[in-house]
Amino acid sequence: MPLTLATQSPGEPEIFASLQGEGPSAGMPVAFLRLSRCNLACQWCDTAYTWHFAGDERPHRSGETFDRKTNQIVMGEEDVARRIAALGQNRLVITGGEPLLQAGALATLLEHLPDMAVEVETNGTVAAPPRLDVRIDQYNVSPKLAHSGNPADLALLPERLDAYAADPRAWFKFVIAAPGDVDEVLALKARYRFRPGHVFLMPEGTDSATLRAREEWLAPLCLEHGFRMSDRLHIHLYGDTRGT
Ligand SMILES: C[S@@+](CC[C@H](N)C(=O)[O-])C[C@H]1O[C@@H](n2cnc3c(N)ncnc32)[C@H](O)[C@@H]1O
Ligand SMILES: Nc1nc2[nH]cc(C(=O)O)c2c(=O)[nH]1
Ligand code: SF4
Ligand SMILES: [Mg+2]
Repeated sequence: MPLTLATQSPGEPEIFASLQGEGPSAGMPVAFLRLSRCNLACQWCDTAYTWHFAGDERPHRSGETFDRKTNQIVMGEEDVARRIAALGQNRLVITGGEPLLQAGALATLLEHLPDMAVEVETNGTVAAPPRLDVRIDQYNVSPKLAHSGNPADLALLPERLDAYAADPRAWFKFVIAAPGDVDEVLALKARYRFRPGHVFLMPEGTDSATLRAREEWLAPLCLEHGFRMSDRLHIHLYGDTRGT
């Protein structure tokens, strides 16, 4: 079963080397693999081109729709593995879209890869089957709050969040756009047994000025409530650009 990937330009799969810009391994040099498709529809999603295709009725704030043909590419697992290996990194971040929607093909891909540490960026609504899960070193789980525009019954699945909270490989990364969003995280913290030190708050934003302005009020809230803060290093370095 092949993989469906996002594209950095027409015909060019989104497989690239960069610094991990977010979360617990921010600053690490890594290989990135970005897959196509998502089961949610965040109105501020910075990679809507992976899932918001023409004819797709799910709402997106930008109103922009992307072409299904030029914005995704189908490749065999061995070809994808060769491209990743050619980047010469010892750590892989698998993201999307929602990468765990292609769990079967991802498990096959990892069988073809050299020994690499593997991180998965996920919205926390999908479980990795055991064949894939055994190969994952780190889950960066980003459950979606009300301001994402997703219905809570689709975005926050108690059984999944309980399982990720219990997993020492999982870190939580909540996107925050306004100070009131932190109240929602506090309610989730009271409901789920997140591990101490495993919860990050990260400002919503796709430009440096927005991130900086939001970090001014986010930093004191992190101090007050004992959350870690994540910046978005890649935005400061490269802007909101595909393949970075
Ligand atoms: C594009 S998502 C892909 C992985 C998965 N679908 C998820 O949401 O975690 C990668 C990360 O970017 C975050 N993200 C997406 N758009 C953002 C934005 N406008 N500002 C800040 N973070 C954003 C997500 O919350 C997630 O942590
Ligand atoms: N440099 C860089 N770091 C990232 N960390 C998580 C990303 C993602 O889109 O999942 C991301 C990304 O797109 N670029
Ligand atoms: S879950 Fe992730 S990829 Fe899907 S719409 Fe939200 S931010 Fe984008
Ligand atoms: Mg990103």
